[in-house]
Amino acid sequence: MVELKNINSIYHLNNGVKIPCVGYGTFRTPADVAERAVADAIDVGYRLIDTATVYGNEEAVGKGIKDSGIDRHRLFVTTKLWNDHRGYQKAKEAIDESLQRLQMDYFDLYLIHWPANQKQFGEEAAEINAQTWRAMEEAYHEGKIRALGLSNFMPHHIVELMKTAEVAPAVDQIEVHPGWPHVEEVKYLQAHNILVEGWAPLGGQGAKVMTNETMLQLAEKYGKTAAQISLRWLIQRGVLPLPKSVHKERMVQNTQLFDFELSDEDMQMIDRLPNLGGQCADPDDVDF
Ligand SMILES: NC(=O)C1=CN([C@@H]2O[C@H](COP(=O)(O)OP(=O)(O)OC[C@H]3O[C@@H](n4cnc5c(N)ncnc54)[C@H](OP(=O)(O)O)[C@@H]3O)[C@@H](O)[C@H]2O)C=CC1
Ligand SMILES: O=C1CO[C@H](CO)[C@@H](O)[C@@H]1O
Repeated sequence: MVELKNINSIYHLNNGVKIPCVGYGTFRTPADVAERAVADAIDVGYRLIDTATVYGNEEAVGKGIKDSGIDRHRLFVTTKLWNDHRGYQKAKEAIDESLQRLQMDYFDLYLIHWPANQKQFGEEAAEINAQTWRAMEEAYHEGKIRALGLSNFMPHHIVELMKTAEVAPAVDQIEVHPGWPHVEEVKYLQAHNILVEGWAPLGGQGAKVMTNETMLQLAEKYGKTAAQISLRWLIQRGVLPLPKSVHKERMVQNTQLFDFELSDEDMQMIDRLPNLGGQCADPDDVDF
């Protein structure tokens, strides 16, 4: 068990690359806000920044990183390949285009945002994911990406990918928050030495996590906010949370997670919460 003291305590990915244990999310942060928000996030201490091509803010995120004045090598930057760039050739283009938009010459982590699925692609789904991965492996060997990963891949997608992959995925970013624990998937990923990143760790925009009665009671008990209880629950499960906020005081609040510990009983009480706004029921059923 790694001892975590603050948001920049590190995990080692399965290829040895170091990653901070809490990151900063940028979904729904519009481009005209993202530059300032990312600079603020870095100012309050975040070093892991999570964006994606589909968020439409890569360029602004890149500018915010430059504005922060922090050396690029002290940051951990993640972006993701969107669904319209699956396949070998398009994936190669997507990587270079994202590098340009973010104004950098490498990513610390690059993810396939969603698996090509059977519903949309039938028999070809696995081959499409394999070809996308092959392009990412080339970029990895060329030094454009320090670690390769997945997002919204369930164990069966990973089993399929591993039939052809030469580089094992280091990360899988999936939805994890109270009321959406993804128990079996987290167990599988951790058993296979794939770090789990939790998206929507506060339940996402407008979710019920932060107003849930049990969460509020626990907040009161520990002298914390429901947001902090939620993030701490992920951390104690070995899941790396990626909270998003455009408000500096909330950015700070979402880092103050290391001066308390949830008891086993309270962890289990959160484990048992009913669905509090889970968004991704089945990645094989989405058609975007
Ligand atoms: N791989 C994938 O498919 C996905 C990845 N992600 C990644 O995960 C990140 C986090 O997920 P996201 O959907 O943004 O949701 P989060 O669970 O991080 O919740 C964000 C919402 O909570 C609010 N908030 C943040 N901090 C607090 C606080 N301390 N108290 C009260 N409210 C708070 C924010 O509002 P405000 O900004 O106004 O403070 C925003 O409305 C994303 O930003 C993205 O990087 C997200 C979805 C899917
Ligand atoms: O990261 C995410 C948020 O935005 C996307 C679409 O708008 C989602 O599909 C995705 O999971």
